[in-house]
Amino acid sequence: MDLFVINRHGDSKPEVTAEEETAKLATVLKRIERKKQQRIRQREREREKRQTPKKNPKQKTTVPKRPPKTPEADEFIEPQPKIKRPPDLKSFTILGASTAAKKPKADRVLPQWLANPTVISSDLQELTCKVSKLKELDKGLREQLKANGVKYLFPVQAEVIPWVLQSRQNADIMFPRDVCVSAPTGSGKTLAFVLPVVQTLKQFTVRKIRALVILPTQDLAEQVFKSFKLYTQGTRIEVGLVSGKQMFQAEQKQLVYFNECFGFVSKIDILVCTAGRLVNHLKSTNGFNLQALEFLIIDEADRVLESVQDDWLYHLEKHIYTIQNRKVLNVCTLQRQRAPQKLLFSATLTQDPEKIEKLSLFQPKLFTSSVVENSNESEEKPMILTGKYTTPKELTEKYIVCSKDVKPLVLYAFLKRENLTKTLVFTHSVESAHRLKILLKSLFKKRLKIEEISSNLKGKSRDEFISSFTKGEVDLLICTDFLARGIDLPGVNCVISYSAPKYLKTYIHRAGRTARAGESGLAVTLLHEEQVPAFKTLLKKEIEEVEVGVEELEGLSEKYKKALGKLKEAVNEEQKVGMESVLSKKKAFKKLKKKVINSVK
Ligand SMILES: Nc1ncnc2c1ncn2[C@@H]1O[C@H](COP(=O)(O)OP(=O)(O)OP(=O)(O)O)[C@@H](O)[C@H]1O
Repeated sequence: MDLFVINRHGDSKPEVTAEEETAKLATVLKRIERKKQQRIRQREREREKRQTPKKNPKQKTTVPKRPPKTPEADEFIEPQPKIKRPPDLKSFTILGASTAAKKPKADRVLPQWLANPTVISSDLQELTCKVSKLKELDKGLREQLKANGVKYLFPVQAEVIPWVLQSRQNADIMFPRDVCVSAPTGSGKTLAFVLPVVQTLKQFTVRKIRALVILPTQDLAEQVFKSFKLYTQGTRIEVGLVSGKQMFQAEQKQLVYFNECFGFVSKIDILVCTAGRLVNHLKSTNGFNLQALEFLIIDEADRVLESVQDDWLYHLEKHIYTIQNRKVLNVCTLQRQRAPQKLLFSATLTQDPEKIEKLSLFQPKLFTSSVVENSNESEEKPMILTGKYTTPKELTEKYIVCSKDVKPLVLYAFLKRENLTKTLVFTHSVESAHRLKILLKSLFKKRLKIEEISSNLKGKSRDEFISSFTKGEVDLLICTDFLARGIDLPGVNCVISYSAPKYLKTYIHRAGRTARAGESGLAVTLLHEEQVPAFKTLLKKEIEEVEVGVEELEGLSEKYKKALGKLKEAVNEEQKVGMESVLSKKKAFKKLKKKVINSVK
């Protein structure tokens, strides 16, 4: 019976006396007062800081040392009145008593599949897997690869393609395991899923959507769609794209048609889409059916999983697992219940089991190139731990420290000195990209062709700018982070982060637009003095600092002043034009309203 006794505070002796209660209350009040004083002092310090004039950045500043702890500072830390426990109750939790004892820190235990990955080499210089020797791939695909100039497979392809194909061999009896792949930017992840999917779907004769590929943006969806198109040439496999670039009705026509005999029939086998557009079709396209899905591929998986766009995962799951025929033990019913094999890809794949849990992966298999070896010498075999993300080996990383007011000038001086072309410059906002373009254009005059590209730009002009940048007709493309992920622009020489990246993932993806497919590339980040420590902590490694000296900037001050003047004029002009167009639209609307009212009368 003792086991079921709840020991309540107060049940057995030590009763809290009125004095103890008041003492406790006094401590709490003192603590609140102390916090208040701390906040006031902090605010005063910040105000003082703001009021003191800025020092020359070159001048060394001495950081004031923290004053040693005075008894005054400690005066509020009073010992709490402890409730005495009778010796026989020590092992019991007394409700209401202070639980001051610290809990021991729990070790992070990864699930088996995360702790035992297959390690992929990130070396793209010494390739060993010849396409002609990869017997798991069928002849048609091997020939297609050769025709596209691919002689050797990259490490991620050499590991993942045979594994996925093998996992499909007994797919009718055993569910194939799901796959997660984390490999650096530009290491060839796209072909690692395109080839096994195409080869597997070749065996099916009835047309149904059997592979669904989800991507975070329109441009990426189009890129992957083109890859599938290339490798399905000469087969009966049809690929579709729904990303919002086309009108909704046009997309619907591309997906299904109605047949008197069979009802709704799918027109495609593989569907490449963005999450938002997928949900629209799940809700509104008659006959859109994903119940024969064999593959669910999520590229840039961490980004797609972060996106809560229309709650895509909920709608997709609901659609896949809805059983129209409710007769249990019917073969059709059982078959419909089968989950598709999920393939997740990213250069920054989340290793947070909680996030991945959302996808209910089935016995997942992890392929990763970001590993750290446990250098504990006492252990016989070094343990391999999945580490943070890796950058391509061919990438050179540097940073420049400059003050805010001369940042565009420093960028100009650096670009001029290094004679850089085919360079991407990342800014944090559309306005910032626009202003930087105007400034650089008036600084460089006609020596460099500079364009800006942002999500504000509509599809066609965006494609045009991207294509002329790829051809080398545009030297400098100023952009926002919408271009940071996944886009494959061949031959980018340099990536400049004009605005410092806030997150490591942002940095990795921006920098990953260069040094792709084994080519070399340079990533430069412009930082203000106070951003340097945080940036170094973010990268967790030392990178080289490049100097742009004062003497380089001095001769440019007049030019810079003129460029700033031109920028002001241009911005004012744009604002005027914008206002005028808003006013004229308002006028037109008023006129229309009057007309409608009159016609009703
Ligand atoms: N085996 C190969 N041999 C030569 N080039 C290849 C090979 N595989 C892929 N490539 C090329 O490498 C480039 C990068 O490939 P891909 O876009 O698949 O990289 P990724 O790993 O998906 O990059 P990101 O993480 O940035 O999306 C592409 O231009 C592609 O054509």
